[in-house]
Amino acid sequence: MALVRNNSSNGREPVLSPRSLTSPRGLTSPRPLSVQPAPEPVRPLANFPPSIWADRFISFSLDNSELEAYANALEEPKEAVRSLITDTTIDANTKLKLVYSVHRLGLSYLYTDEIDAELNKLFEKIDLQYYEQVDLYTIAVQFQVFRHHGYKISSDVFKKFKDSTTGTFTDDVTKDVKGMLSLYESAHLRLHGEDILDEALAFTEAHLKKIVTTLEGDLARQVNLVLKRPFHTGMPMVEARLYFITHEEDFSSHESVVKLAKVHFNYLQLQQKEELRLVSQWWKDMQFQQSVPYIRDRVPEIYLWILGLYFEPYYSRARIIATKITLFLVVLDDTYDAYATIDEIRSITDAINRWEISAIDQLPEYIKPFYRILLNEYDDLEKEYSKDGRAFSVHASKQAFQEIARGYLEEAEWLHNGYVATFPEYMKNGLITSAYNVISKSALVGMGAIADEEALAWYETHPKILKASELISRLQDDVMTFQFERKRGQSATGVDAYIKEYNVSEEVAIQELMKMIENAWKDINEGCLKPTEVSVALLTPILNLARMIDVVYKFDDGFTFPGKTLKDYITLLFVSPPPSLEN
Ligand SMILES: CC(C)=CCC/C(C)=C/CC/C(C)=C/COP(=O)(O)OP(=O)(O)O
Ligand SMILES: [Mg+2]
Ligand SMILES: [Mg+2]
Ligand SMILES: [Mg+2]
Repeated sequence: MALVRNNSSNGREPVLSPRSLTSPRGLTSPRPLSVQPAPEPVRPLANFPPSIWADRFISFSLDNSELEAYANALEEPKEAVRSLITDTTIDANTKLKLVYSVHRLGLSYLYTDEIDAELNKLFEKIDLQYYEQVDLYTIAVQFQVFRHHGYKISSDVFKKFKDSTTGTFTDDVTKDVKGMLSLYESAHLRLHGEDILDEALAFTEAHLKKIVTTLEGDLARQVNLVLKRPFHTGMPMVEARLYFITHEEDFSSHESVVKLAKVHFNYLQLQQKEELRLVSQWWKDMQFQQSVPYIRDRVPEIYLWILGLYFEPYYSRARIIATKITLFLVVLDDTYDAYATIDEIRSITDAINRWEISAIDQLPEYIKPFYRILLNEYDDLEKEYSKDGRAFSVHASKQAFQEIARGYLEEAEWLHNGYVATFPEYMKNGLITSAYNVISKSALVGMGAIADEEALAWYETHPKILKASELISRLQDDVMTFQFERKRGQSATGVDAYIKEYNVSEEVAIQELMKMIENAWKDINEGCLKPTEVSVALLTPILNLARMIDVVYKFDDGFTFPGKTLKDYITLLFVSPPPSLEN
């Protein structure tokens, strides 16, 4: 770790240090020899690992006729699947399994109304007696279908699998691997007070772990995958690809579903590779690598993050906008945490609050290009969206960006003063620095008509589901990044604030924060139940933001060190060929 710091304080004091160690490359302007260069301050450098992708995605070249051919090829199977979903001759169980597979394959957005109409009918007719007669797998799949689509089916459907004398799940359950697997998936949809699902989660997880090495074939693959990450906390695009590969038996009898899924994957991959090319080219053209070489260079990773929010083809523009703004956040966060001095941080925050190009003069040289690009991008967005009366969404994103800069400054001031915040104080600021308010508002900009002023007003009420997603982001990040950050002298993390507030060990603090995360997931699950406060299209990105935190931070700091999960996901989605249409 190249932490260059002053013993007497927290590394923000301007003291002399060798220029070669600390100055941003290529940014010193030539000076006359007679003038002494200003002493270079101590900087809390992090030596982040470089990008693992370099320019790899820039060379992609989209063949529009190929994209069009896939779009045309989608039509026939799409209509065939619609007919299946609405077919009145299909029995309820088969229908629900079909809807389950369609959802897991990432196709339900094509049939929102039809699926809702079908589920409405089936949910009205739900007969708890029926669940007394059927097996665990069938019940768990039906439970998931209803909950995935916001129907509050009771978790009592699982009661019969518990032994009334011991109060635990029966031995029979442990013999039914498929049933256990589905119960494990179901348990992640739990709400507050659903003790049976809390128990089911612990029980199935322990048993699945015990037997996984004894399994073979698809079942072994399914259990291995679910133990790593259940569908509900995964990235929808990736989960769809994995489901297609490992759960063929669920949907292979419906030829149209297989065909639709294949064409859909091919179509989406082309579109997404083009989007990734576009943002990669933009990043290169803006020369961030030259002006701010100390930051984490993570364009494909951030694009993946945003793709995690929504993958529907019609959100293409929205993804590009949200990716650029999130990349700005990476620049800002790393500048504040791993480069700037406290005086520079104050001046950058002030300039971002002023938001006018004349403020550029007060900034250190290295951040001037960023500031100019930031203002230009937002200006362009404002012009673009003023035309159809949507500039309000650009303004909201900008305000949230200013707010996070102030939040980052607050952390830096704490650090500068050697102050560890109280836990409530930390969390108040931490929900802001979770970045999920800025990202979710920026995600609205390109979403079109559904993200109207009413939707934004709902966001402005800081609804429970958004708070929960922010909390998950803030605390899961803290749990996985605090050690690396501490080594660089940063102490503004939830872990440190919790330890100080409650005088507990690090281990206990982490356990408690993980409990808070678990509870926040229950808030999210409740917020997705009907009647929802806003449309599902507006809620889903918030749910998906929480999911992306699990993807990136479940096992380690997958963003700073993106060589594991994120590399695998990027490879799967943008490098490996999608399923072939031939067989
Ligand atoms: C906080 C969080 C998980 C945000 C997710 C949203 C996001 C992609 C924000 C951009 C900045 C970023 C990658 C922060 C995470 O790193 P970090 O650990 O350096 O963030 P920190 O300085 O806020 O702890
Ligand atoms: Mg940081
Ligand atoms: Mg930070
Ligand atoms: Mg962190």
